Amino acid sequence: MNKPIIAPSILASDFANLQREVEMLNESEADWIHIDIMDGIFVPNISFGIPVTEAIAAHAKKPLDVHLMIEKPENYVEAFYKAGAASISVHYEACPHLHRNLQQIKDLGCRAGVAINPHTNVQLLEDVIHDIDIVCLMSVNPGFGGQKFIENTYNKVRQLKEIIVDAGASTMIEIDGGVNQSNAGHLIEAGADILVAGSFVFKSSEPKDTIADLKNV
Ligand SMILES: O=C(CO)[C@@H](O)[C@H](O)COP(=O)(O)O
Ligand SMILES: [Fe+2]
Repeated sequence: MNKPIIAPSILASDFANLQREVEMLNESEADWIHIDIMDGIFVPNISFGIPVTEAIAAHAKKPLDVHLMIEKPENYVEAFYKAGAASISVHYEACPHLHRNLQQIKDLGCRAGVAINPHTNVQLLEDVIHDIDIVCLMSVNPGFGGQKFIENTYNKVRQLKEIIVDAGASTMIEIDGGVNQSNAGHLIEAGADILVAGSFVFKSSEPKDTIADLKNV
């Protein structure tokens, strides 16, 4: 089984000690740092924005994987790139001109991602699969950390993997929400490449060990 890319979600970290949390991730086996941006409109919660992303980037030695849970992401993509994003994912459900959104992200030199909600069918991505570097399959309804993993995600990973292989594309599959030690192995078996984990990492007593366990699941 291939080792997954591990992207701990900073949303579950201790915001009063953000520098310390980022330094912990620098020393860990984490590959990327997942940054959840919520606007209170696309999702019923507000997280943080560009200045906090810049502050994280100032200390991070790992690429920032920015997940935009916002309406009109095209208005903010460049600002997040300038703040330090290495990859930027927009939501399918927020993008009537998805192909244009993906080109905008790629033109900046970032990896382009599309996140899809649990009810959104993976087949809707078929026509743009070659333009997508990362599909972020939401395994919870976006807006909050600490939710229960939705079991149907395994089917979606398998279906999406088939689409990617059939198209001869190199798109990576990212799983976001409720990831833990019990589902990580099954997700990788099903075809996942990237695992995002928030609460499971940051609420554990030894986050660095928890990250290593996920990496070597
Ligand atoms: O995008 C989201 C939620 O909307 C995720 O990135 C969560 O923040 C992951 O947290 P856990 O479910 O692992 O606690
Ligand atoms: Fe996320």
